Amino acid sequence: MAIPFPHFISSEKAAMEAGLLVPSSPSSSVSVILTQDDLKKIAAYKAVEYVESGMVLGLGTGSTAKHAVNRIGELLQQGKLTNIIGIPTSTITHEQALSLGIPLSDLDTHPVVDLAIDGADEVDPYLNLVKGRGGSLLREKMVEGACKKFVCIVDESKLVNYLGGSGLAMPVEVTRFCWKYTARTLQSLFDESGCVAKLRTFGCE
Ligand SMILES: O=C[C@H](O)[C@H](O)[C@H](O)COP(=O)(O)O
Repeated sequence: MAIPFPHFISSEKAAMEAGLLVPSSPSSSVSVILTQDDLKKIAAYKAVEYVESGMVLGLGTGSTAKHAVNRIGELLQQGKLTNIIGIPTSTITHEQALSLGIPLSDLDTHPVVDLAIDGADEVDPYLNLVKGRGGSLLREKMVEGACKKFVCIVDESKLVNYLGGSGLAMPVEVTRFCWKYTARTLQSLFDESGCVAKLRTFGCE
């Protein structure tokens, strides 16, 4: 089940927690322009508040999840979190987590994931998601499908009236075996709407 988080982006407190704003004296007025990446960072830091010591964590992939993984690493280094085990959803997140000293495992060893944190590409009004446009769809589905709780971090640019509403590519992960056949088959399902199946040749795995 997904629950939308209350809108907190205008909160000065959240910006301070993410290190984007320094406390000012009560008499001075605060004026700060936050970039989209700053907003992602604030949202990611908020998501990490759900993390508790001893948890097995699904570590997401993408420009938003990256901030959450950094924050988890930071809290571990500060000793504010202990005994965390991360299960990365891509090789790039694996590398990032390793560099931060986050102990890692996999679903074979830890089949139950307490909490997963990740971003999304689209969110409809019913909180259905498109994920995987960054190229790590299969691992995300496996890790996030195994979690007890999933915190999905999105900014307003991801909100759509219906899935596909962004008009951007709909990610479908296929096996290498006869991928051209699969591409043709997929495209034939949506020929009338003019969809074209294209092989993605870059991104996370
Ligand atoms: O495969 C990539 C993942 O599904 C990402 O979580 C998704 O693409 C969102 O990425 P970003 O936070 O960079 O917008």
